[in-house]
Amino acid sequence: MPRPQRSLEPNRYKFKESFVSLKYVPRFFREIKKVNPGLFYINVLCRLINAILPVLMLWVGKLIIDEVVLQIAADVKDLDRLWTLVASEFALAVLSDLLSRGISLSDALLGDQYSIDTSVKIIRKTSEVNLDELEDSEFYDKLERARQQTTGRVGLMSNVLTQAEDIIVIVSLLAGVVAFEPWLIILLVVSIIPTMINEVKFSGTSYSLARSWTQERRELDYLRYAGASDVTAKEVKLFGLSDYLAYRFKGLSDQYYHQSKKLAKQRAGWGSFFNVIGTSAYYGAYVLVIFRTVLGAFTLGDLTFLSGSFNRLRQKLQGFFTRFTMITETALYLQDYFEFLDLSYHAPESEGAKPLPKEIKAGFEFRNVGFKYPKSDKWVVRNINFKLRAGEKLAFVGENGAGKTTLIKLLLQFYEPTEGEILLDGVPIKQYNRTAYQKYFGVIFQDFVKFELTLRENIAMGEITGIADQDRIEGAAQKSLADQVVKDLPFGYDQQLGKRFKQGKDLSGGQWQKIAIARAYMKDAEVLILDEPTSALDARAETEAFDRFIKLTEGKTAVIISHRFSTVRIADRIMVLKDGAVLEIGTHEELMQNNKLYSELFNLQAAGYK
Ligand SMILES: Nc1ncnc2c1ncn2[C@@H]1O[C@H](COP(=O)(O)OP(=O)(O)OP(=O)(O)O)[C@@H](O)[C@H]1O
Repeated sequence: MPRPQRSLEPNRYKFKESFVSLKYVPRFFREIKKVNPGLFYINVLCRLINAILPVLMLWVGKLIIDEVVLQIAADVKDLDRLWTLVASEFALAVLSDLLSRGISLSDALLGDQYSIDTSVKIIRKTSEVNLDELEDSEFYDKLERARQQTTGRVGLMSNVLTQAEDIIVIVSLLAGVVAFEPWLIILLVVSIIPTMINEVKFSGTSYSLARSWTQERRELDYLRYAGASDVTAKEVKLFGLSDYLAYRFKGLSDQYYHQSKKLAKQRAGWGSFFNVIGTSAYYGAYVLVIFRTVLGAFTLGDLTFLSGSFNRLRQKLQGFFTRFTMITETALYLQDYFEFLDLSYHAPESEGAKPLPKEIKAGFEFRNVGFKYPKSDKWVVRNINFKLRAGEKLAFVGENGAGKTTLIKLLLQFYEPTEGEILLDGVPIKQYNRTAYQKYFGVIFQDFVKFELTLRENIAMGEITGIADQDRIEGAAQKSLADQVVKDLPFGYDQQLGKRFKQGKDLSGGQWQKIAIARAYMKDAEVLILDEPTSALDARAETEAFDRFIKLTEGKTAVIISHRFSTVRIADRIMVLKDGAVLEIGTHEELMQNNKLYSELFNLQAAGYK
């Protein structure tokens, strides 16, 4: 199938829109100040002092030259004043150097602290997001835009502060120039207008290009990961996929490169042209000042002061406009970041949210539940009616895609049913506070996360508040048989897992599963859900794990999903799903007598084991 064509021209962000994004700058500074107020004020103070140094240094330079000329002409040389002036210029130069270093240092430190702060905020915000939004590609684009440009945002701080500093420099230099020769201002304006036009012309284009490519950049990241990561390495090597993935990556990157190149060439071309105009204006001013000096209107010192000031002014003004474009462009990313933080994802908690029952009395009931995933027209499950009684162990079986995991997601309120309702002790579950409700459950998903952290952390993830409680962690490990894994590891519970980090140790699929099951035991949950938790265990370990599970969770409500019928049969009741509907429900014996899908599949598997 041909891949969809991408639009070649990004939407242009207009200069005016760039201005609008500046409204986030004050909030940005409030956040930076909050991160480290002392350092922030030191930075601002250093910049203020640094801003008046250029004009002072130029002025002292002028006085030195005038003094030298005076002393050349004098019969009796008195060099005291000259040395004082040279010493002052030296002191100013040292001060300027020290201040610049102080500014760079505090910029870097503040930047580091601020990027830690933003990363933490992004992680926290992501955790608030509902599962359906997490599975939405638009959400990922927003997240991507918020996450990227962290360094850009830090650069923004330095740029804005430098901008403020430069305004002071410009005003002070302007005052000096106007005092001598007001006409020079006209030439200055002429020299600076071309730069301004250039910046306005290209403002926002790089951002619009980057923005319109957010999704493709995610694709590029993914291709880079798929082509070069330990997780995919086995299959990439075995199937010889590396060339294909590199080809996909290169094809997409080349398109981006061509668009950026076009933009960069236009920018450079126009930039050079406008610069020539600006340089001509500067030399016009220079000629004017030389002319007036030769005629005796200005001293030699005035000449150096004026040409130095004029040159500095031009550089500073050019820098001002270029930086302004940079600021507005980065501020657009800032807008993405703040918009992401301001997203309100939590569905409003229902008013007067009912308190959860201390213990489950009747149990859960699915009443005529039907569900379609967001942005999909397909009914994944429909007309689902069943009860999960308090203290009961209920097993779900059914072919791949029958809807077993989806029912669990609905039970956990990750999604709301499209039709029908789910009740707990007769009350619709959406009337309970969702966060409190979800705390009721201990769940191990079939695609549970293998955190590349220590073994202790991996178990404690089931109830992270218990991370310091060694007895509890060991108890959970014993129950899930993970203690057998621990005893073979050199660092025991402190063993780093996974291959990514130093001294990390990767585990087999079954060993990881034992650790994941320990997570469920960490939490003294009212309801336990095991979604194919033993698929990687060997037959003996699986039987043992399930026998233990049934014994250790006596009186607790549990749902078990498994494709192994030897496991399923120990449940109190079994529900068979087919094509999103309940085909049969009952005890093992009842279903065997029923002579439908369950007995057929059970006999099929049993025959395989004979
Ligand atoms: N996030 C999703 N968005 C859209 N469709 C989904 C999503 N997750 C699952 N589906 C679809 O819902 C159907 C049921 O999936 P579900 O994961 O509930 O099946 P299952 O019975 O648990 O399968 P398995 O035994 O393979 O784990 C499948 O057709 C699947 O493609």
